[in-house]
Amino acid sequence: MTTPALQLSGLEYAYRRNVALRGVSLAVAPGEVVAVTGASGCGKSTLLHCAAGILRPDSGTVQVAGQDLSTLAEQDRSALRRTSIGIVLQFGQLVPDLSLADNVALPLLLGGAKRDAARAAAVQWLDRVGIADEADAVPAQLSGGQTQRAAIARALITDPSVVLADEPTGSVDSRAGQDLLKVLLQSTRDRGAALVIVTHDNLIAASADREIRLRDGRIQHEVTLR
Ligand SMILES: Nc1ncnc2c1ncn2[C@@H]1O[C@H](COP(=O)(O)OP(=O)(O)OP(=O)(O)O)[C@@H](O)[C@H]1O
Repeated sequence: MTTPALQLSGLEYAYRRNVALRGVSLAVAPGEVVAVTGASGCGKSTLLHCAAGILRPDSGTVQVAGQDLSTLAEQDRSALRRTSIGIVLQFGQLVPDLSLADNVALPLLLGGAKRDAARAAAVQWLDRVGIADEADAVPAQLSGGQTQRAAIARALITDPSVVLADEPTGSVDSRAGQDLLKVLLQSTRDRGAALVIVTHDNLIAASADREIRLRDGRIQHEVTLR
């Protein structure tokens, strides 16, 4: 079997006494799309944040391309997160004072790329997600759908092997949501990246290869869709 792009093993996490994850294991293959669903509060975002290395699990491990995040030194962990994991959150979380091109270029600049090269790559990505004309606009001048397209471009610009999306279409109407989903699926599938999408939306879940349903911090069931 090929090494999973992302492997979560026995993840447990509690916010003080509020237990959010009670032993979740999941392996996602390169190129696979997994939807994580379940009722509000079941632990979906916590799972995603542990996978992204934003939260450190109380126990269990997160492996990205075979590397265990917890055993890496801080600097190596940051580098692995920056280069191998792309994150898209519900409201894009763009930097308000920066243009779209600068927002999208940011992961490359943080990795030490030259400004001109990073900006050129950012403009290419903005074109790929259909908003090249907005390269010099700041986020407040854009619609929710455009902001999310930029967030997708920013997540993918480093060519990550794992893309994690938390309700990426949750802030836009259903038509814009479908368009965004297409952009996200296409840009991850094209590159063979693994995609994990947290969603409440059945249509989005139905576009995945597999659906993992959480309940009370555990996997309640799992359905292979294609
Ligand atoms: N920062 C926090 N402090 C304390 N408890 C938290 C915090 N974040 C989440 N929780 C709790 O952890 C549990 C899991 O929350 P989580 O946000 O992971 O669920 P979710 O399935 O993503 O919910 P939603 O669909 O509403 O976003 C819930 O009981 C929630 O109240």
